[in-house]
Amino acid sequence: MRWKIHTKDRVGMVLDVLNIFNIHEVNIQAMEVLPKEIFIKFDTQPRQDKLKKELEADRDIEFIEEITVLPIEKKERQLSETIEAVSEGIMSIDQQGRVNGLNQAAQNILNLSGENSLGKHVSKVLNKDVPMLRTLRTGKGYENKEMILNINNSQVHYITTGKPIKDDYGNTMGVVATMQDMRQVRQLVYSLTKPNDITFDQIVFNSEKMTQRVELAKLSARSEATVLIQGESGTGKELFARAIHNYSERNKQPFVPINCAALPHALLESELFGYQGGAFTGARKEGKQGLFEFAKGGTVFLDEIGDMPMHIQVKILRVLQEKTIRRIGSNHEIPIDVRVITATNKPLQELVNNNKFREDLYYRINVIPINIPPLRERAEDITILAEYFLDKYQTVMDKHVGTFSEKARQSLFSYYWPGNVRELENVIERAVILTPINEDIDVYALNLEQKLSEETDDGKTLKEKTDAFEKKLLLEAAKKHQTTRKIGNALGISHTAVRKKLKKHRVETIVYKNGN
Ligand SMILES: Nc1ncnc2c1ncn2[C@@H]1O[C@H](COP(=O)(O)OP(=O)(O)OP(=O)(O)O)[C@@H](O)[C@H]1O
Repeated sequence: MRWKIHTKDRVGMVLDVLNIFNIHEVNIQAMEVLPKEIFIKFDTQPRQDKLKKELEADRDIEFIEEITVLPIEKKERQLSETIEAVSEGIMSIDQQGRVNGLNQAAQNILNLSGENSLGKHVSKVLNKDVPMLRTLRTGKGYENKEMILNINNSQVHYITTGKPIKDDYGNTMGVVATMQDMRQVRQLVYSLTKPNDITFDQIVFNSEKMTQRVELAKLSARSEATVLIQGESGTGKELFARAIHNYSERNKQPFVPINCAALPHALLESELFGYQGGAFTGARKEGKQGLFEFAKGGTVFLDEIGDMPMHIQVKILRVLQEKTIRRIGSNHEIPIDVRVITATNKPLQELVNNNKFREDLYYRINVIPINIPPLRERAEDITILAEYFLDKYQTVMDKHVGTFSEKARQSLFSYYWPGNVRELENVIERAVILTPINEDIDVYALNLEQKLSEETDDGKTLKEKTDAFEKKLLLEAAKKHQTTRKIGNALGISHTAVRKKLKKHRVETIVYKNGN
């Protein structure tokens, strides 16, 4: 039973009310006092009317009202509902280290039930090394600590921040900690840093060669087989890998790319497989989850796999064969559920022949090979890609330019494109910047002839370099001379040889447009 007693505001009022309750031997459960209002929660009485009458007989008591909750109870309920509504886990302990609060999110993150935890010492519920206990001793809070604990036979991984609860004298009366599941944190970081909505619609092409590759990639997305995407730098390997992931049944789970060439070997290993606490000097005490574990249910994209050191190749083979990993420094096998897509711009078969890449791994990753041809071998894609990027950068820059001038189009065709689609994209982006509003893109804005003479692509074979040089000479001669015969004379070859070479480099239009 709860009453709100409206009184006059005088000294000793509360004592008088308590005396009357005392005379009637009523057990008071809770009491709150505000100016002119006393709120009392007490055990229900058989002779309540008598008690009420006696209180009302006091001339300083104005009237008594029955209520359903005390103001403090209302606040408490609002607070606990708020605590239950937030997505972060919240746990609190009292001065003795006993758990006195644990919301549903914390129970989920920690794999615990409130019933089995409340009232117990936190060292028994979690671990004796939890930072909450340090805060209880020192009165100092902590921020964003990564924790990996074994609770009820399963591993929990979360980030936690804790603060001491202090009384008016600065004594620590307890600690409250918030926690976030590590997987959610990573997914958040991941979704913020990399949009993962690449679909096959964003792969632009016109050529038969690319049509075949895209069809094969779509088929591969429907299976779980390992895909090996090979192609020169900038041909769109990562684009393909992302599109395959998004077309597959794993598309609601993470796509985790890792560039095997960009990380130092020691770091690559721990990034991929994680490590057990104390595995090496500098390792975090709690250990660390690797990307294979993090990608659970999703796809790991091993880019530049040709640069992967041999000792890690062995471990990747195990992942593919046994679908388990071992963290560095641990003997414990952790089952993993990921699909692996790999890519390289190195000739893997050659690396195998030279004992630089494991043969068994090569066959294991090469279940579905997708070879993306360089842009110069699919000239039919140049126009559609150039127009696609032209649209893209006009939108990005909010600037309207016209179309490509005829000469600009020709130079797009005749260029060698050592940097493939990435280079084409950069060239068009720069051209949109350089071209005045509403004017057509001219050959000067593309600046490709200049690029051709500056090109020092050392990764190219002799044949590729010779071809590029031949094409350059051919184009220079074609600019000066209008007929295949005159070009032939200038270059010291027959006019039929000129025709063949123009065809080979797909630049016939330059000469034939002039009426030859
Ligand atoms: N067919 C295509 N359609 C649209 N954009 C493309 C296409 N191919 C490549 N691109 C774009 O070109 C750029 C390079 O592509 P991507 O990074 O996928 O190439 P890569 O082969 O993985 O390169 P690297 O080997 O250097 O990592 C990206 O901006 C990508 O969006």
